[in-house]
Amino acid sequence: MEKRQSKVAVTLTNRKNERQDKNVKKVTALETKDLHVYYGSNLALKNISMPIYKNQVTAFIGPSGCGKSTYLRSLNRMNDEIQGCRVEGSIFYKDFNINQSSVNVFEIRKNIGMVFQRPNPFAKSIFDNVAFGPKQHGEKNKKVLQEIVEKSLRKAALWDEVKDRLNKSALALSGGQQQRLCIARAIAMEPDVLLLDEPASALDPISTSKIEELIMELKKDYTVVIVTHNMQQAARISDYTAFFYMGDLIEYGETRNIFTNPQQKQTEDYVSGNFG
Ligand SMILES: Nc1ncnc2c1ncn2[C@@H]1O[C@H](COP(=O)(O)OP(=O)(O)OP(=O)(O)O)[C@@H](O)[C@H]1O
Repeated sequence: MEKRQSKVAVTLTNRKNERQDKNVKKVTALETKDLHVYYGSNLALKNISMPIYKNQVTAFIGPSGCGKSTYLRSLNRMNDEIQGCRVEGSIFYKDFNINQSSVNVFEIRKNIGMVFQRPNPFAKSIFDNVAFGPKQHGEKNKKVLQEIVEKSLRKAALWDEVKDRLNKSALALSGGQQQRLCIARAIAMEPDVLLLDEPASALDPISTSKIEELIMELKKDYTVVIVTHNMQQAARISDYTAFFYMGDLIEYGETRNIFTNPQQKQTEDYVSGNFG
C-alpha cells in the first residue's frame, strides 16, 4: 500500500513539461451542473457539477462501477445510445446546454470526439479509417481528404509508421497503432474535446507510454478527458483529477493536490491504495 502511494509521489515529482502557470486564466471547455444519470431506476451518477478546463488533461479515477465511463459518455451524449439510460441536468458546451432533445448529437460528437477502451478500427484501409468521418460529413475533394489524413496521422504520432502503407488494412496494425489510428480518426473531425475511455488499458507498456506521450502533446490543441484505472497514469499525464465513488464526485482538483493533499478521507484512502 505504502509502495503504491510513493510511486505516485515519485511520478508527480518527475513530471516533465509542467506548465502550471497560476496566472493563466482557466477557460472552461465543458461543464455539467446537477447531472444525474439513471439506468432504468438505478441512479448511477448523483448530482455531478464540475467544469472541464480547456487545453488541459482531466482524469477520472475511482473503483470499478463508480460511474467514470457513464460520466464520460454523458459529455458527448453517448449515453443516448444505451437503452434505458436517462440523463438529467445540464451539460454546457460553449455556454449552451447540449442535454436537450433538440440538439443535433452528430454535430456534438463531431466537436466532442470519443475513443474507446479497445481499439475499434473499421475493416478498411488506414486512409479510409481516417477519411471516414470527413467523408460522412460531405468532404469529397481528394486532395483535401489526403491533407486531413496526413495531418491527423501526424497529430496522432502515427504518420511515420504508416505513411508507406496507407492503403493497407487497418486491422493489420498492432493494438497500439490501432489505438493511435482511432485517435487520428477522432482528430480528423477537428474536435475541440477528446474523450478517452481507458485508451491504454488493452495495450502493452511500450504502446501505453506512446499513448501517454501523445495525450500530453494533444492537449496543446485539444481538451482531453481520460478515464483511467491506473492512478500512476493519472498522476503522470493529467492536470486535473476527479475522484468518483459509488456515483458521487468525491473530490476534484489539480492532480498534484488530489494525490498529495486530498481534502476528503475517501480520496486519501483511494489514492494511497487502501481500497479499490
Ligand atoms: N449499460 C448499462 N446498463 C445498466 N447499468 C449500467 C450500464 N452501464 C453501466 N451501468 C451501471 O452504472 C454504474 C456505473 O458504471 P460505469 O461503467 O460508468 O462505471 P466505471 O466507473 O466506468 O466502471 P469501470 O471502471 O468498471 O469501467 C455501475 O453500477 C454499472 O453497473
